[in-house]
Amino acid sequence: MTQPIFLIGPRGCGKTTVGLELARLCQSQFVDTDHWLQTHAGKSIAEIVEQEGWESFRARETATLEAVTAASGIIATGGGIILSPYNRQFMREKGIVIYLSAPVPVLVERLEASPEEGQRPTLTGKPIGEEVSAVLAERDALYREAAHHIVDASLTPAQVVQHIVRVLDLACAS
Ligand SMILES: Nc1ncnc2c1ncn2[C@@H]1O[C@H](COP(=O)(O)OP(=O)(O)OP(=O)(O)O)[C@@H](O)[C@H]1O
Ligand SMILES: O=C(O)C1=C[C@@H](O)[C@@H](O)[C@H](O)C1
Ligand SMILES: [Mg+2]
Repeated sequence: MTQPIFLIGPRGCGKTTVGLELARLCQSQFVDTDHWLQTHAGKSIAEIVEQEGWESFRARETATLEAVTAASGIIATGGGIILSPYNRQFMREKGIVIYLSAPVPVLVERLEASPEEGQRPTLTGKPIGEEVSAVLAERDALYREAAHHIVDASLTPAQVVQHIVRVLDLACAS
């Protein structure tokens, strides 16, 4: 692997889960922008948003993306990283961008089972089903614009990893 692989997609599509598994399989570095950002800020995303607002979180997110992007490795991003045109272009130029795409009911089921409110404060104030649907409708085109490849993320994590290995022709043990 000679370029970083950026995993993008909505909350619950499995960027962190699949990224960890892919990195383990390919013996690569793994970094998660949400986790890195929270560790370096010393507070959760919910606390950042409450104290500083979404704009400040988005600025921190771009700085994180720049800081974690190295010559190679797997980078799991936050669900809203594609909102910034700068971030979209940065990822496309620096590496390979994969959109983990899943339908709304799949995302809602996963997020209801594991809400992680500290990392996922509400984006709209709406109930989860309405929020996921509204946010995906707004962002799907941006995920597609940023992506070099789109992978079906409604499969099991192991299957999603295998699809990525095949699509990118990665030389990893299966
Ligand atoms: N392919 C999958 N099949 C079943 N469950 C999954 C799959 N991928 C992830 N999950 C589960 O869904 C939940 C959310 O996954 P994960 O945290 O990896 O999503 P994410 O895309 O990183 O979300 P965020 O944008 O909030 O960081 C977790 O509980 C995880 O175990
Ligand atoms: O979809 C989003 O806008 C977000 C997704 C999470 O990964 C976090 O990056 C944060 O909660 C924002
Ligand atoms: Mg994640």
